[in-house]
Amino acid sequence: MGKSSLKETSFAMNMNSVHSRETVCVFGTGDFGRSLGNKMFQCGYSVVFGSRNPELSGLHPKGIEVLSYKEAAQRSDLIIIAIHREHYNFLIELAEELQGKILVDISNNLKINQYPESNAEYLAELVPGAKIVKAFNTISAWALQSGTLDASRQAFVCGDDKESKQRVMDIGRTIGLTPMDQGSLKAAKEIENYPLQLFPMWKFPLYLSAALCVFYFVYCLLREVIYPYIQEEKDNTFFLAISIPNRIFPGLALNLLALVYLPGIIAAILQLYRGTKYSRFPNWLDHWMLCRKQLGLVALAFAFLHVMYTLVIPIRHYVRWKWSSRIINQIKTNKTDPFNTTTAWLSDSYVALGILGFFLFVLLGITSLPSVSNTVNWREFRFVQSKLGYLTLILCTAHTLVFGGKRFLSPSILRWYLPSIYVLSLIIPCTVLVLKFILVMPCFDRPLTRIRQGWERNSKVSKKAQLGSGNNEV
Ligand SMILES: Cc1cc2nc3c(=O)[nH]c(=O)nc-3n(C[C@H](O)[C@H](O)[C@H](O)COP(=O)(O)OP(=O)(O)OC[C@H]3O[C@@H](n4cnc5c(N)ncnc54)[C@H](O)[C@@H]3O)c2cc1C
Ligand SMILES: NC(=O)C1=CN([C@@H]2O[C@H](COP(=O)(O)OP(=O)(O)OC[C@H]3O[C@@H](n4cnc5c(N)ncnc54)[C@H](OP(=O)(O)O)[C@@H]3O)[C@@H](O)[C@H]2O)C=CC1
Ligand code: HEM
Ligand SMILES: [Fe+3]
Repeated sequence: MGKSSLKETSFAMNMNSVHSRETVCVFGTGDFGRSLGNKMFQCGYSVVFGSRNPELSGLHPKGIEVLSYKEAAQRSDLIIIAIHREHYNFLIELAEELQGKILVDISNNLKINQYPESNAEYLAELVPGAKIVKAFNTISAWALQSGTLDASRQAFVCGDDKESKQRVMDIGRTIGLTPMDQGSLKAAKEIENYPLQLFPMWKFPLYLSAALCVFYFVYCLLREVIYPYIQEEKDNTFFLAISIPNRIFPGLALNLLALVYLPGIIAAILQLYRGTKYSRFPNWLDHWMLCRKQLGLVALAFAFLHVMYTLVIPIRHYVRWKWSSRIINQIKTNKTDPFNTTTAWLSDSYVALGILGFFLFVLLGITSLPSVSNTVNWREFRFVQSKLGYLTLILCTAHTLVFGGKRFLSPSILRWYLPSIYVLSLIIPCTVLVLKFILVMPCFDRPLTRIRQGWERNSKVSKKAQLGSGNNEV
């Protein structure tokens, strides 16, 4: 056996021997108590269960004892309470045995904010002499048992006593979790609400996309199907299959991409206006900032759909029929359309811009994968996400502008005074790019950079510093 692996085994033996000396007590032989207790046992801890009916509970590996709650409490100074909050009352009678011990509250509730205080704070009231740590409630018993911890490896931990928190985090690490210290016991409420939320950061992006989809669909239906049906007695209902989706998806991709960068602009304008970076953003802006990643990923998904719908354009019956009837027409009228280099240039460049924009878009998506974003430092991440992100927005906006070309301005594209949908798709991206262009001007960029480095227009500190340095710029 090689030298290094010899070292590894002795380290593991060491670790296990350290843990095998440490006894952990688990109250409750239910789903979670058993899965967590067995997992700790496998990782070298000696585990003792407390139960209402020690003699009845089977299903434990050899070497694990099941005692009454009172006896089990005396066997360890760290007790994991794998019991529903509704059944905590009996712990009051054990206050003496639990005095000074670490009690780990792992409970969840059925509803968000079900009780006025968190279960952990409730436990601290019931057993005031114990040190309470909140942990492991975001882990599922099944995942612990089956070892499929991938989704929920993160274990949020909080508590008022540092040392107790550390010991609980060590247990978390040993059983393969990634403990994240969330601070004092005050954080317990948020930690308990966490497993009850459903994709909290995805709500806004998904609701917004759904609303935009409906708007785009109705708008295109009006312009592309109903208008020709009424005005020209044409039946374009087949547009519903590809043409209309290939107006909706690119339009959403472009709009959502622009909405990823708009909050950063609003943040910058707010910081300039307030002359400080230290005042909190309004909640709606904070929440918008925090779900930009999800917005960006939804935008990328729509861009993918657009690219796929675009790839099938040449094989569509309608397109092939259009092309062939145009050729037949030219033969009949004995007139061929002269090759137009400008048109060739325009059509190739808008497609090329789309490809380049899409390439960077995918790059943004790749860098947001945790396994990738963990390998780059903050500056590199910002460079890709912010700098390349803006370049993506510029390319995709240019792609759409060139695609639209001169048709923009001609009144002929209006149908019931409604312009083509791509004109609407350009409003937010162009606004964002114009505002960004203004903000990068030195007259704005310089003060903004100073503000972001901590300078404040009305702070006494910076005034004193200025007076000290004789600089009277206020
Ligand atoms: C496909 C795709 C994937 C994406 N993945 C991610 C991702 O994984 N992670 C991610 O964060 N974004 C992601 N995004 C969103 C976007 O790329 C980043 O948020 C990017 O950093 C935004 O850059 P910005 O210049 O608009 O703003 P930022 O550079 O973020 O902010 C501009 C300025 O605003 C201020 N500011 C920013 N946030 C705050 C705040 N919360 N409180 C106070 N001040 C603040 C700072 O002073 C900052 O300098 C993704 C976008 C796409 C399209
Ligand atoms: N199941 C899971 O995946 C997860 C559960 N949790 C939390 O872990 C805790 C335990 O959950 P779980 O194991 O699923 O629940 P179970 O109902 O399966 O087990 C709870 C255990 O509590 C003990 N208990 C003590 N007093 C009572 C009482 N008066 N009535 C009923 N049971 C009592 C019982 O053990 P005994 O009979 O030995 O006394 C019982 O087996 C809960 O707070 C839950 O929110 C957190 C994350 C995930
Ligand atoms: C491989 C990349 C891409 C290719 C080949 C491509 C190609 C095309 C083509 C051929 C059209 C015209 C479709 C038609 O005639 O109906 C088009 C339109 C459009 N594209 Fe792309 N595109 C790409 C990427 C993107 C991306 C990444 C975005 C935005 C984020 C985008 C946004 C748009 C928009 C808004 C339109 C106008 C749709 C309309 O309203 O008609 N494209 N693209
Ligand atoms: Fe249960």
